[in-house]
Amino acid sequence: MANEPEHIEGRAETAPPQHTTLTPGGPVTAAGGEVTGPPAVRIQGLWKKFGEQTAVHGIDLTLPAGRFIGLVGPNGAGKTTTLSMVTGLLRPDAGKVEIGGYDVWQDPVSVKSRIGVLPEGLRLFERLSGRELLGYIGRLRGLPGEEVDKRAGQLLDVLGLSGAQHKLVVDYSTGMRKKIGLASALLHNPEILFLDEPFEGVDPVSAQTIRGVLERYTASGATVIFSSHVMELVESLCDWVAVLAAGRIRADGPLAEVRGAAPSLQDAFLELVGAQGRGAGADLDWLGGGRAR
Ligand SMILES: Nc1ncnc2c1ncn2[C@@H]1O[C@H](COP(=O)(O)OP(=O)(O)OP(=O)(O)O)[C@@H](O)[C@H]1O
Repeated sequence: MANEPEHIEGRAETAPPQHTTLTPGGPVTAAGGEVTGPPAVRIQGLWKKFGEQTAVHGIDLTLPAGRFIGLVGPNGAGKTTTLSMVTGLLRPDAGKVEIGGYDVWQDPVSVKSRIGVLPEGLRLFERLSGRELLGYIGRLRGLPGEEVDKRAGQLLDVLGLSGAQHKLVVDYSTGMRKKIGLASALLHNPEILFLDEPFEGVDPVSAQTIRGVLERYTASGATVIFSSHVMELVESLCDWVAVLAAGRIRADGPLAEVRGAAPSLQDAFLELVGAQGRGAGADLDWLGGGRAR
């Protein structure tokens, strides 16, 4: 078990990190294409309790820059709680998170200008149209109006939302909300994109579109960190994986390393979270609507 949490100190004066080599628009890429500089995310001793329940148990985790990273775990594993703390949406009980070398709680402006976030339960400005939402968010991010309009138009087009751009967000479907949320998170061209279950409620055609956008984004050296339960998806998209169960990291590293000798990530995952051999429904001897009652 990890050590007991030490309490977070009060917010210190903003100080530039000592070792950052990230540049606006993405991490530094060396001649060989290798991404240099600080990791995308460094988490040390992260804890979160809700009442008596510990949701996140002293996590230590380093996620490299320039990768497509999957954070996987069963329901209630602590993925959303972890992502919320990492992106500055939820204050941890203890621990430290750095993004690109900047402390999330001591230097939130530097961090937030470098990241894009698609949070769980996406709260959007419902009474704006999709187009207005992007216009508003782009200007909040400090982009010039013309640039915002150009990028908004392109994102709406690529994500298949052009036809619904003047519709109020409150009238968007679940999948359309994910897509407009993704467009909002990408608009300022962040270095690191955090996505909580980006493919949940998204149809296969839209999922393919989102994949294409994310693959293009990471090809430039940017980092995607997303949570998912869908192992096939993680296996086909990610080159780095972290497995979380009961608030603890069970494995992390390059996909091939985490998968090990298992035939698939799904098998490796079931073994890591201790779910193998659990008889699905073995105790439900009453269940079987097709049989005589
Ligand atoms: N605001 C809250 N108040 C109380 N308990 C919470 C709160 N948020 C999360 N929890 C608890 O913390 C644990 C981790 O939840 P979390 O939402 O982080 O898991 P998750 O891995 O994202 O799950 P899922 O895959 O089902 O979305 C769960 O047991 C959950 O009930």
